[in-house]
This record gives sequence, C-alpha cells and structure tokens, in this order.
Amino acid sequence: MNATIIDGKSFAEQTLAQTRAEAQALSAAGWAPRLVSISVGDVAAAELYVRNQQKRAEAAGVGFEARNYPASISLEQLQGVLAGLNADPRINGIIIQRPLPAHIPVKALQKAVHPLKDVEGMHPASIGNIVYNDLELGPCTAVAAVEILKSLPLQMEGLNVCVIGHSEIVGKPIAFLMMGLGATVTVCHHMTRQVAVHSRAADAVFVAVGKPGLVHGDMLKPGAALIDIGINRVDGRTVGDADFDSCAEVAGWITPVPGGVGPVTVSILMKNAVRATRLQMEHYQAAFAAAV
Ligand SMILES: NC(=O)C1=CN([C@@H]2O[C@H](COP(=O)(O)OP(=O)(O)OC[C@H]3O[C@@H](n4cnc5c(N)ncnc54)[C@H](OP(=O)(O)O)[C@@H]3O)[C@@H](O)[C@H]2O)C=CC1
Ligand SMILES: Nc1nc(=O)c2c([nH]1)NC[C@@H]1CN(c3ccc(C(=O)N[C@@H](CCC(=O)O)C(=O)O)cc3)C=[N+]21
Repeated sequence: MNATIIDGKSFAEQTLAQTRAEAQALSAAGWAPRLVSISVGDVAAAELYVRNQQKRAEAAGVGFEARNYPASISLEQLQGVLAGLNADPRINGIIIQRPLPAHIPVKALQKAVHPLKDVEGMHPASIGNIVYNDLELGPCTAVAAVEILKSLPLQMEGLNVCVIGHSEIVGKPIAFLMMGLGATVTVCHHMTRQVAVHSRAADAVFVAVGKPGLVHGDMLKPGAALIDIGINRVDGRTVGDADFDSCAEVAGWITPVPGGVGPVTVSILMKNAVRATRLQMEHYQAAFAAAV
C-alpha cells in the first residue's frame, strides 16, 4: 500500500475541541446553542448520520433534538413546523435530513428555514453565497471534504481536481469551493462518457455518488489524493464509493470509510451550529441597540 490514510476522526476531534470552547462561552452569555433535526418518512437512510450528530452534539455542548414526521405529512404542514422553529429563539439550527418523500420538494423546504438557522448551508441564499466565496455557513459535507484536502501538502492554486457526482448537497458545492481556491475543476456525473479519463488526469479526486466500488485504483493518477465521501451499507458494513484496496495502492492519500469524511462532516455541522448561534446573538443585540 502506498497511500497515507487520512485520519478523519482526529481531524474532527480538533474542530470539536474548538467548538466546545465556543459553545461554552455562548452558553455563559445565555445563548446555549441548540439544534433540531427533522426526518420525514423513511428515516433509515439518515439514521446513522442523526445518531452521530446526537453523540457529537452532546460532546460539543450543543443541544440536540431529533424529530421524525410521518411520510404522510404535507409540505404546508412542514413549512408550519419550520415557521415555529424559526420564531423560537431557543432554537439556533435546523437540519432537514435527506432523502425526503417524493411529494416534498426539498428546495421549497430548505427555503423555509431562516438563513441564520441554516446550519447545513442548504438555503438557496447560502448556496448562492458560495458563488461569491462567502462561507459564513457553508454546506457541511462539501466544506469537510475540502478542509481535508486543504490539510494535505498540496498547493490548491492550479491543482487539477475531478469531482465525481454533482448533487446540490455535495458535488456542486465542492466544485465551487475548489474553484474559489484556484483549482481547475472537472465535474463528472452519470452522463459523463469516460469518468476514468478525467479522474486519471486529476491531482485530487472527490467522489460522492453512493455506489460502492465505483472508483478503482486504475482510475487514479499515481500519488493523487482521493477523498471518498460515499457512505454505503454493504452486508452490514459501512463502505465508501472507492474500492479501498486498489485505490490505496495507487493514491498518495486516501480517506477511509468509516473514519474519513463522515466524522469531519459532523464536526463542521457543530461548528456551523455555534457560528449560527453567534450570528443570531449579534443580530438580536443589534436590533435591541437600534430600539433603545
Ligand atoms: N460523508 C458525508 O458526510 C455524506 C455522505 N453522503 C454520501 O455521499 C454519496 C452521495 O450522496 P448525494 O450527493 O446526496 O447523492 P445523490 O444521489 O443526490 O447524487 C449522486 C450523484 O452521483 C452521480 N452519479 C450517479 N451515477 C454515477 C456514475 N456512474 N458516475 C458518476 N456519477 C454518477 C449522479 O449524477 P446524476 O444526477 O447526473 O444522475 C448524482 O450527481 C452517498 O453515498 C451519501 O450517503 C452524502 C452526504 C453527506
Ligand atoms: N441533509 C442531509 N445532510 C447530510 O449530510 C446527509 C443527509 N441529509 N442524509 C444522509 C447522508 C449520510 N450522511 C452521513 C454523514 C456522516 C456519517 C458518519 O459520521 N459516519 C461515520 C460512522 C460510520 C459507521 O459507523 O458506520 C464514519 O464515516 O466514520 C454518516 C452519514 C449525511 N447525510
């Protein structure tokens, strides 16, 4: 094996330690950070994520409440729930777990989360801000994947990057973040003719598709960094989108699954929760100062 295995757990711990200190300071000021997670219908897909969020929130000193709504709930009812959470000053962040049932349009729901409580960075306004390189509340998974790459001894300017998968939540924001850092970005998806042609030319490959074994060692340039974002359950085990063994032979660095991007994503979510709480406190203080 050639690749250095990137330790996402210890990376996440560093971020969490900082977040814990900030959460304590906010709590002392009467602004204890608090998150609400909303799952609708089939909760299995996001269950692991929610469980890890709950655990990490407790460790970071962030309040956490997981809510499940039945698949029969309407968009209007969910918008009502969100309006209540937006208006509640004790709630500082709202996470809408994906996937949602087919009758709930995800964009309409994300739009109903107040932008200051959008801890996953998925409100159309937050997504739009990425184009302006304004990352106050960036989308956690994309930010996590990019922060991992930034920690490697590679120069981001001019780096040839291949992103496989172009979802709104992962692939597209990664492409924008990397462009913002000066990389040259190629984005592949299910209509791309030969993904291997693009991935083999890249110094860094991000993969977020949801297909185990999609990326093989022969699709990589020797020494490249491989950031595997996929989370798949196969025979009761969690695996990524890369065939780990063959990729580790060729890559210079590789993120394992589990223990790679996943824990870092959760730590960025907690960081965003603290940041959102601080923004809300400042917003409130400014409004109060203007009123007196
Ligand atoms: N670690 C973490 O924190 C997170 C991990 N994940 C994981 O990442 C993976 C992707 O999630 P998500 O982005 O939400 O998934 P989506 O299903 O929304 O998107 C998958 C993307 O992969 C593309 N795709 C499908 N088949 C191929 C192919 N053969 N070659 C290249 N691209 C292809 C699709 O393209 P098209 O639209 O054109 O079909 C689409 O853009 C999942 O395993 C998920 O569990 C997700 C979020 C967070
Ligand atoms: N709105 C929304 N945002 C998401 O980011 C989102 C989502 N919905 N729906 C579900 C997927 C999946 N996902 C995971 C993130 C981290 C781990 C994680 O922490 N995994 C650990 C543990 C794995 C294990 O123990 O098996 C690891 O990779 O080491 C898992 C899964 C986020 N997703």
